[in-house]
Amino acid sequence: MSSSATRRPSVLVFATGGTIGMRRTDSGLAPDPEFPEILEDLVARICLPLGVEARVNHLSPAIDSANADADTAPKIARAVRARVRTQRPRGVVITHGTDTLAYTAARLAFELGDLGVPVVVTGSQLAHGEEGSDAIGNLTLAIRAAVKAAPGSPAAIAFGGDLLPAVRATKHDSVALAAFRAELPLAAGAAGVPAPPHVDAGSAVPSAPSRVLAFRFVPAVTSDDLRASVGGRPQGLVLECYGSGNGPMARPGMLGTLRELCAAMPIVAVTQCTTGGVDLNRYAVGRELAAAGVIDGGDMTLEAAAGKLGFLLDRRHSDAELRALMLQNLVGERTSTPA
Ligand SMILES: NC(=O)C[C@H](N)C(=O)O
Repeated sequence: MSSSATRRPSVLVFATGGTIGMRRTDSGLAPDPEFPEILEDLVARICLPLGVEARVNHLSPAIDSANADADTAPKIARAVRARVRTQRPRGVVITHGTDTLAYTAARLAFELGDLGVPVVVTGSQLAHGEEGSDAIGNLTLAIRAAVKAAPGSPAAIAFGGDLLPAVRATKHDSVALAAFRAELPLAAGAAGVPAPPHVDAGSAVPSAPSRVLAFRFVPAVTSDDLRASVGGRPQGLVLECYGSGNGPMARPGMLGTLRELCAAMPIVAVTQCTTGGVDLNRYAVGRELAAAGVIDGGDMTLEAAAGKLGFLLDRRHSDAELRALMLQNLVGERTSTPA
């Protein structure tokens, strides 16, 4: 019998930082240098009654997730994929700070959508050593979910007693232990993550990951503000629109600025509302946005739209492919819009 047939199932826990691994210092909460041993011990105790083995790996250095950048989620995805290839775990748990957890989890849902191993992201509101900490409860929920989920299950967030679809979740409470919420369930009929496009071996490989920014319409906004928001030359923009996809299109220069920006980068509209979504066909101002080239983000969260756009940009899909894929439901992140 091969050794893999006799080996006990295992879970890979990949720690990236966040409050879960911090402790109080004179300068505030900061990464606890003893956390690697503490986590090893915690994970072993959670895994023992489940009959699974554990492997704990760490992102170096551990970060406060407020310091996550455009490469944080892709880097986690690369590290997890490499370890899954060699360790062949039954499930993967990623511990992460809560500040940008929903962004990373949404991006990972696309990056690791074809992994074939369940991925569950967790963290905590209180540090592991604090009284009443949610660290052990969240970690336990995440490990159980990762080893019990079916192999092709969509990426999830385990937090505050709930398991949430990663592409639908947002952090909605900065204090409560139930910090995350998913307003909508996974959209049915997900097509799956498409194969990466063929890219000519000779063509230049971008040296840095794509940066996707967000711009939120508020009543005082001018077209100059919108233009200034892309002054740092991001590769994509998510436009946080009013209601069902409206913006101040009567503002001097707004239509022209949007046209110009849409010619330079993909711009995706999402709603500022907590739930519902964008329908650029509904209002005249929405149609003007669409005519300028803005892509209808449907009912995607900001986090899912940004993660999906960054993922597709980094894979270097053509403009037309990217637009079509943004309108499609790949991993349950949106209700599809006919192109
Ligand atoms: N609760 C937390 O994890 C917040 C922390 N600032 C982080 O995101 O890393």
